[in-house]
Amino acid sequence: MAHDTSDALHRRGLLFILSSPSGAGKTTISRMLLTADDEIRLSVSATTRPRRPGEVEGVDYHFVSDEAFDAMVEKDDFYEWAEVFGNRYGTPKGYIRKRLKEGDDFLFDIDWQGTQQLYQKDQQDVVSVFILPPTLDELRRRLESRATDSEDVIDRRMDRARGEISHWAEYDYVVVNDDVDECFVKVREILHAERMKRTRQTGLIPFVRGLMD
Ligand SMILES: Nc1nc2c(ncn2[C@@H]2O[C@H](COP(=O)(O)OP(=O)(O)O)[C@@H](O)[C@H]2O)c(=O)[nH]1
Ligand SMILES: Nc1ncnc2c1ncn2[C@@H]1O[C@H](COP(=O)(O)OP(=O)(O)O)[C@@H](O)[C@H]1O
Repeated sequence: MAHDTSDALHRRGLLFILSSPSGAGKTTISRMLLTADDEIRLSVSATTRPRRPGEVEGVDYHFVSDEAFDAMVEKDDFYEWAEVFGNRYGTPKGYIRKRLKEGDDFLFDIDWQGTQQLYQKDQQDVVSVFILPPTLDELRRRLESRATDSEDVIDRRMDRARGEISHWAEYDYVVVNDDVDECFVKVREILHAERMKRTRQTGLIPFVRGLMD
């Protein structure tokens, strides 16, 4: 892990949230970030939504039945959960808390409801980024080009887009995803800068003490 290398000080891990209206590109940006940066790992959510072609169990989501989701809620297995488009999505507690202390960062592809819940639980470690589409016409075009949803579902996602966009001001950062490579660079810069925040660098006090001795 890079935070163990000699030139990096120990730091707290981040809960790095990417949200956007459906189709604006958060899955694309998430995958680019996970490929480019080996200090961050995806928090894999559980969902009752059916698997899309190309999605892999345990990698993109844990695909579970309604009954299994109910059981997880009952056992208090979720950090947070929410209903989106008639399906339920939740962040399993799993090993996240422990790994954060050790300095691992987690990427969350969750909606505004989940973001609010994570802020309530762990304000100092959360960094949130909202991704906007350049226009609503382009948003529809992207949903259609993804070719994973019926026209009906796309209409419903477009109906919800305005509601989701209305939460933009609850986020720390807002990035417009016009050119995907430019958007990715901006998101990566946010992550890099947030890692350097003084309060997150728990190794600073012994380091500075050592400098002064
Ligand atoms: N609160 C919450 N939202 C989630 C979670 N996992 C996914 N979501 C959100 O659920 C919404 C629908 O996700 P999905 O069905 O994969 O469609 P997408 O919008 O095309 O990514 C998106 O806004 C996701 O960010 C989770 O664990 N908790
Ligand atoms: N900047 C962009 N320009 C053009 N197409 C894009 C851009 N970003 C993402 N896409 C495409 O738009 C579609 C929706 O993106 P996706 O990442 O699945 O969105 P989300 O996860 O927000 O629902 C995908 O087919 C993706 O390849």
